[in-house]
Amino acid sequence: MVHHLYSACEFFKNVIVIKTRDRCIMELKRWVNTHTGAFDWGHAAKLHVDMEENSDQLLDKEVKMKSALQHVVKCNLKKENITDPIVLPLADCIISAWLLDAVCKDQDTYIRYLRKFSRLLKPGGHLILFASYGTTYITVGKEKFHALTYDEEFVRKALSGEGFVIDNIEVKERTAVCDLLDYKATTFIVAHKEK
Ligand SMILES: C[S@@+](CC[C@H](N)C(=O)[O-])C[C@H]1O[C@@H](n2cnc3c(N)ncnc32)[C@H](O)[C@@H]1O
Repeated sequence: MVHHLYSACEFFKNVIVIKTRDRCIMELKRWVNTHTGAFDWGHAAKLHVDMEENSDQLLDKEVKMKSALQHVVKCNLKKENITDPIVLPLADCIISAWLLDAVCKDQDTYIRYLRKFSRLLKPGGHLILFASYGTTYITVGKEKFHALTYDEEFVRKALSGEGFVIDNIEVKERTAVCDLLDYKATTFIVAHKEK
C-alpha cells in the first residue's frame, strides 16, 4: 500500500519503507525503479491529485514520491531491532497503517510493538497510526485471519503508557457493507514521543 506515502512526501524528503515479505519488497522496488511490468499505482497518485486543491500534476506526484523514497528495508516486528541487521537512523515520523491490528496476537504484544516504534523515533518525533476499532477477523482469499480487537480507550492507555502524547484522534464510524472484515470504525491517530 503506498497511498499514505503521497502525502508523506509533501513533508519528508527522505522516506524509508519497511516491509516483511521479500515479494512485497521486490515489487515495491520494481515500482520505484520503474521496471517494466511493475505494479501500476497510478490510481493512488490520481486519488491524491484529485483530492488536493493546489495539487501537482500526476507525473510530478509520482516523481516527487519516488525521489523521496530512499530505501525499502526488510523488517520483522518480532526481532529486538525490527530491521536487524540494519540499524536505521532515528526518525522524525513513523506511519503505520493497519499493521498492529493484523500482526498482534494480544494487547501485550501491541504495547511491546509500540515500544519498538518509540525506540525508532527521535524525541518529539511523531507516530501516525491508521487503524480500526472492534475488528475480530480479516478475510484474505478463502482464509479468515485473527485481528486484534481493541477500542479507543485501550489505544489511548497504550500510547500514554509508552511515553506518547496524543495530538489528535479522528474516528469514522463504519458505513461500508461487506463481510470480509468486521471492523466497527476506522481511526486516524497522531501522537508524539515525549522529549
Ligand atoms: C494488514 S497488512 C498491513 C499492510 C501495510 N499497511 C502495508 O502497506 O504493507 C499486515 C502486514 O503485516 C505484515 N507482517 C506479518 N507479520 C509481521 C511481522 N512479524 N513483522 C512485521 N510485519 C509483519 C504482513 O506481511 C502484512 O503486509
